[in-house]
Amino acid sequence: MGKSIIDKIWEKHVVHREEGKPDLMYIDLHLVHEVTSPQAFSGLRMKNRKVRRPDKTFATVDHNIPTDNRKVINDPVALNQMTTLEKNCLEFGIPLAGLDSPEQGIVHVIGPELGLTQPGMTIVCGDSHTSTHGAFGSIAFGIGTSEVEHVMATQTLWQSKPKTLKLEINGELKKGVTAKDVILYIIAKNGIGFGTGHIIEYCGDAIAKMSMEERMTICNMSIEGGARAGLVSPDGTTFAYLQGRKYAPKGAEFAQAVENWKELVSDPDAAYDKTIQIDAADIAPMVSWGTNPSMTSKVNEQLPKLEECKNELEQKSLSRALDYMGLQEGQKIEDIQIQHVFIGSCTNSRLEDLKQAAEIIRGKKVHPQVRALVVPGSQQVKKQAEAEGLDLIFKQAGFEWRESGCSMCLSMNNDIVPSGEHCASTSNRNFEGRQGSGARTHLVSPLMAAAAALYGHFVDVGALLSAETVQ
Ligand SMILES: CC(C)[C@H](C(=O)O)[C@@H](O)C(=O)O
Ligand code: SF4
Repeated sequence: MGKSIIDKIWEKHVVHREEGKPDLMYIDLHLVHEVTSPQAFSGLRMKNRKVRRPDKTFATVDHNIPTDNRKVINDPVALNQMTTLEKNCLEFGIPLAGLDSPEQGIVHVIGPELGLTQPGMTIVCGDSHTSTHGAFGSIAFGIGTSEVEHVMATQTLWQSKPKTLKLEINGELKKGVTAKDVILYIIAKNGIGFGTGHIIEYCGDAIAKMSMEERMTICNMSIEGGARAGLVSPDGTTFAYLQGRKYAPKGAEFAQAVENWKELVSDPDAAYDKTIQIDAADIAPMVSWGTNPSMTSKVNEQLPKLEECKNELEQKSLSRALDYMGLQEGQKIEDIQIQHVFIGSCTNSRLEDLKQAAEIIRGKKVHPQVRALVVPGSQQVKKQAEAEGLDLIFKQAGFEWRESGCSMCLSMNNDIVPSGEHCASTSNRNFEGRQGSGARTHLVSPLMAAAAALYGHFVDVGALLSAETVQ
């Protein structure tokens, strides 16, 4: 029986294995941010321990920094966490992309961008969306604060090997359908628990055709389907993306690395614990209307009705979600009115995402009832976007153009959606209160968010783009 890429990477990283215990795994890259690291550093200090491999550790600030005026930080908690991270990195010798660094950004945007994230690695971070890095053919997952301390002290982690899930997507995506719609569709169809206990390998010709940015969007939300991690086998697209990046191997070393990375593919007869097949042609532009990412429908559909629920539990959860969201059963998705638009987060804040949104926005104006924000994922994304004039397109349309950070993805900073208001958001979580107490989040692609900003409600972006091509 052959091996999957997941088995291959896992086996290579087992340092110690004992019957009935989790494996002790070697960790190649440890990413750190301000929210989940303070206790870990305190733990080290108390036990008088060092960080074992500061050269395999990299830190940045992203969650609670302001994205409007970075010079003034009013929130004492944010200020404290940032200065604490700075002090800790200095004391323990860890490289830090701090607030004034041109490399600062959301941890899951800068890892790939700097070439820190590479195929075949084990990557961890005290953050659930570490799964993003799996797009490069690495096993990447979020860990808790006590595990952060363990990795800092030993560069290893105790982990039971998850099961494997092959998720194959073949066929052509329709116009207006993006990677975000693909992952929202997968979660809507299979539920928020379909990946529980598994690492997903995304494959098939629809994935092979995708850019690294698109693959990152898909892997990012693996966790929203319950999975431990998600990955894509590295290929020519991966190698081309990595070439020339700051921390990627250079020259002959790069060529040698590519030779090694090419071996990171699943054997044709590899066994998986579970398999799911998706036809790309079935996917449409998606909009979440509820309070978990599986409560999502195609833009041209209507919200479900209570009488259609399979059982009482489902009915209760639908009723509660509709109530929180202030929506009616059976209502048309296109009729949902939007007051806020957020283009950003580790799911969709890379240059390609901003370009897509800008194409829709160009020469148009944000609807008067809408407040719209673009928050680039990193300082590098911001700089590249500005070099291409994207900032002007957004600003002229009436968008706010911000500094990089997690921003409105979660209510840990100044960017909050007021209670009862609706936000079309390119982020990954729509739980109650995620964007602010009482805030109503709709998860969408950058294309859909851009269209919602212009119209004040959701529209079929596929039809919109087709109409624009015809003109
Ligand atoms: C703050 C952090 C621990 C959290 C996570 O782990 O995902 C955050 O990034 C999120 O998206 O909710
Ligand atoms: S952008 Fe959102 S999902 Fe991503 S790390 Fe930040 S808070 Fe978490």
